[in-house]
Amino acid sequence: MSEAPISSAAILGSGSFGMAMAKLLAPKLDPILLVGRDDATITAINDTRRNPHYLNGVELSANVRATTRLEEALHFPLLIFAVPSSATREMARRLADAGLPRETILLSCAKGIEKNTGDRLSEVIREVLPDNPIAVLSGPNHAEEIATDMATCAVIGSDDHSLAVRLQEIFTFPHFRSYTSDDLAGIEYGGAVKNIYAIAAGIAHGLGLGDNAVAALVTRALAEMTRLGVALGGRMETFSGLSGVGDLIVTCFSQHSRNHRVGFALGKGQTLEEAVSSLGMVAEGVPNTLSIYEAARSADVRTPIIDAMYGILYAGKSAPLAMQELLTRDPRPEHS
Ligand SMILES: NC(=O)C1=CN([C@@H]2O[C@H](COP(=O)(O)OP(=O)(O)OC[C@H]3O[C@@H](n4cnc5c(N)ncnc54)[C@H](O)[C@@H]3O)[C@@H](O)[C@H]2O)C=CC1
Ligand SMILES: O=C(CO)COP(=O)(O)O
Repeated sequence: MSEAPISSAAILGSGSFGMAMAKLLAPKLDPILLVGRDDATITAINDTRRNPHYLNGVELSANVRATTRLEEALHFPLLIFAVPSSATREMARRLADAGLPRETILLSCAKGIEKNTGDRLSEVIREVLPDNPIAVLSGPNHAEEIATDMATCAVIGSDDHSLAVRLQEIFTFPHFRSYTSDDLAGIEYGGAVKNIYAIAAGIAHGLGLGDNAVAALVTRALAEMTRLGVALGGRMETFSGLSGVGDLIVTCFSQHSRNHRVGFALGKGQTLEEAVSSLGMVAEGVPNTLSIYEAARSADVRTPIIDAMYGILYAGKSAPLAMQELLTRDPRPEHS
């Protein structure tokens, strides 16, 4: 792999996280290309430096240019995937068809696993673009806070340590600290599974269950996430890191979490369709509940919280009943 300095980047996806990445990286990378799919939005970003639909209060600097033409991204050394998980394979295929150079670095930031295959997103990208260097970025990273220069940390995972270190150098700012890891499975499963627990916490808040109940739920969610994630190939310590408990905490308690907002609306009695359509943004926990429920069954792992969420989202179970059933399961030791 070429060790040339990474001085510019293209960001695929001009929604909340794409905007946040453009804002974060603009002081260090020049130029930055923001690739979206809606002509009117792209024109508005170039004319006003703002996205009328996502993080509208955030002004991008002059070195960020937006386009709908994915081919323009082929000339950049680093491509940052900031589209929903459901769009990752399509995006990788379009890049492959367009002749993406094999040395282009691909950084996956979406949090989910692929719906029909159960594959992690770095695996999806690797399958379509087998020769490109690949890394993932995850952690407690709400776009709204990153885009307004509020402090946080992230973990950058890659099988190639030198690539992780090169990306760490880029993702280092006074308000943004990054760590490296080689546990892609742990990072990606943590990022996907926490979305489901954020919906669960939102439901608990919406039902008015109280702070004790939500803390208990999130604690048991961490145990479940670790048990499942290890069975699927992640390392235990990763789930107590930024992409595990770090992201779990922020999405279960932050006002910014879209998954939490969907759960809160469900707890208040809205249907899933109402909750998702009033959100108007991606809530990965909705498709993730289906795909991770299936992955847990294939791996034969006990996942009572994910099962409860599957019941609410996909099997017509009422939220109060599912929460009651969680509490009244057979007694067991805390650690087993
Ligand atoms: N918003 C956040 O705070 C964070 C989001 N993420 C992850 O980043 C990913 C993207 O999330 P957001 O930007 O927040 O979502 P969003 O709903 O704000 O924006 C999604 C963007 O992707 C575009 N898009 C959707 N389907 C597409 C397709 N098939 N092809 C091309 N573009 C498509 C949409 O037009 C929109 O611009 C998700 O996996 C999310 O979990 C990760 C960290 C934080
Ligand atoms: O992953 C996130 C923050 O780290 C974003 O979570 P939501 O998709 O629930 O908003």
